[in-house]
Amino acid sequence: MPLLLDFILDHTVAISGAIVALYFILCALYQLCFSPLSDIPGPWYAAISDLWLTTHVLRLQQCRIIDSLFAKYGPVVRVGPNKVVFNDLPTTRNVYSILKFDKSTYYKSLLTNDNDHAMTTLPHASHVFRKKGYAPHYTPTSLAHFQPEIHQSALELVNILGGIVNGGAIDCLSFFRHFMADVVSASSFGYGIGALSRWAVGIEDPLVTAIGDFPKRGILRSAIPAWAWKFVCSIPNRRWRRLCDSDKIMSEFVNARVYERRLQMVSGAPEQSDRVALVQRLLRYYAEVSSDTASDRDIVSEHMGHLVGGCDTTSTTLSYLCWELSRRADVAGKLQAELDTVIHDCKTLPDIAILQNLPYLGAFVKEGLRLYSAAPSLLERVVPNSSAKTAIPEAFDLMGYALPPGTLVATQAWSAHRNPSVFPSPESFLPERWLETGDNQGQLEAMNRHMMPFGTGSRVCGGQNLAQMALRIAITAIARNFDVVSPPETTETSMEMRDSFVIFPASMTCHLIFNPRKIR
Ligand code: HEM
Repeated sequence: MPLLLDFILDHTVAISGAIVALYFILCALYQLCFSPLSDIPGPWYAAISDLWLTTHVLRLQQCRIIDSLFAKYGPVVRVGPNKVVFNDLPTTRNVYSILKFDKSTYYKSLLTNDNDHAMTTLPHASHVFRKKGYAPHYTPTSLAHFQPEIHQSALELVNILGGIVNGGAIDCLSFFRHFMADVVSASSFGYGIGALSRWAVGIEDPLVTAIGDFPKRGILRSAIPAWAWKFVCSIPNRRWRRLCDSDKIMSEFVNARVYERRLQMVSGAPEQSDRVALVQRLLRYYAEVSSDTASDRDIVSEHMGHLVGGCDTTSTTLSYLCWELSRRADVAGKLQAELDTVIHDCKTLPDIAILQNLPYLGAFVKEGLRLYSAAPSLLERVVPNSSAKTAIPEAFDLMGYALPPGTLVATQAWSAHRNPSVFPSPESFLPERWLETGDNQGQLEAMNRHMMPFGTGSRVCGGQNLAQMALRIAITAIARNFDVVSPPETTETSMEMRDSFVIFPASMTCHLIFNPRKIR
């Protein structure tokens, strides 16, 4: 006995190491051979640990790697000990639209003001309450009242681009983010914030910087332990502090707008009955359902969610669309020819009803949303516990595999939009694929069924009508008035997509030159 004790004491490190190694081997064996998910195809190293997928998340290449797994293993792949991804239309409908699984905790990295908003509310039931508050604002009829402000901002784009001397290149990502900050703020608070005008004279807009910084802050925040966050934020570097404070900068801005509108309401200032800004709608909604002023916090977070969800997504899409105009003279020519038939003077933009009926403009924007979906990543959901109410059995049958409650399941637009049997030459930008030819009805229906740039089902993008409107109006204003050219620094390599829930170019910039067209 003393001998055994001596041996243990002499080899403590080695024995501890062996125990830890044995533990990991047993865990790996369990995941590979005995877990309820062990029959699902996929790389063995993904099945035993989340580490492998995390490395691809960090390399900002998750969408591509998941897509390559579908090509290798088929439409259902196990990508983690507890995570299964699928690429199948009926299953997508089942999970997101029919059974409406709750979101996973991944979304908590997008909390604003340390509080939930519609996008981060995980359970389906509480989400319904939030959605009821904001959804009426984004109907086409309600948004039509904000068209004058969107036109004004689009014409400002034209003015600013027209005033750039010597054909200098601008960074479209930043330029369009400022445009979208004006658009979203007009619809949210009733007026634009002059972000584009400030951009034009080189003044940094702290709100727009904060909107751009917020997703990066979210990633950092989820990677750094809560106790260390305060310390990390106190690093004395101005730019760094701005990034850490992006949540605070946005919340102070929105708080002031909410306070301002509340004052107007209590002072009895007359309200317009048809042109209702989102802030007014939310104040009314929360006042009806709760007398608690704590609901102001929910209103502020909701607005912040829309600024974050709406600005970068739409500006990235606009940037990629302009890049396509710069390298595809054939596409630019067709679009300009169509726009020239409805725009006769560079200072007036047609009503959205006219733009919605232009086939080539529609095809161009749709192809952009397909190939350059701004949020094409896995939309994670959780298999719920069985319940008589949701009629979900003990295990969820995913294409023949029984998944226990708690399993994470997800699909991604990246793959749905690149299915070669639905979208021939999926990596090519071909607006023509969306044009009606008289005998392609079946093909168009199949393509439409596979499109999910705005997500799908009960958690589909709340602002998709606003995004569609802003995209059409901005592209019309630009393509009608400018020929877009790429400077040498903007290349296939610099524009290669990277993803971290949303996409962005590898160089994090999109420099383009806008040369005025020789028409009035
Ligand atoms: C091209 C532009 C846009 C794209 C590609 C896009 C994409 C998406 C996607 C994929 C989702 C679903 C996320 C999920 O299921 O987990 C989503 C949700 C959402 N988006 Fe967008 N979005 C865009 C523009 C906008 C705009 C302009 C706004 C508002 C100003 C907005 C507000 C929202 C909101 C509030 C949600 C959460 C919906 C809910 O759960 O109720 N988005 N978006």
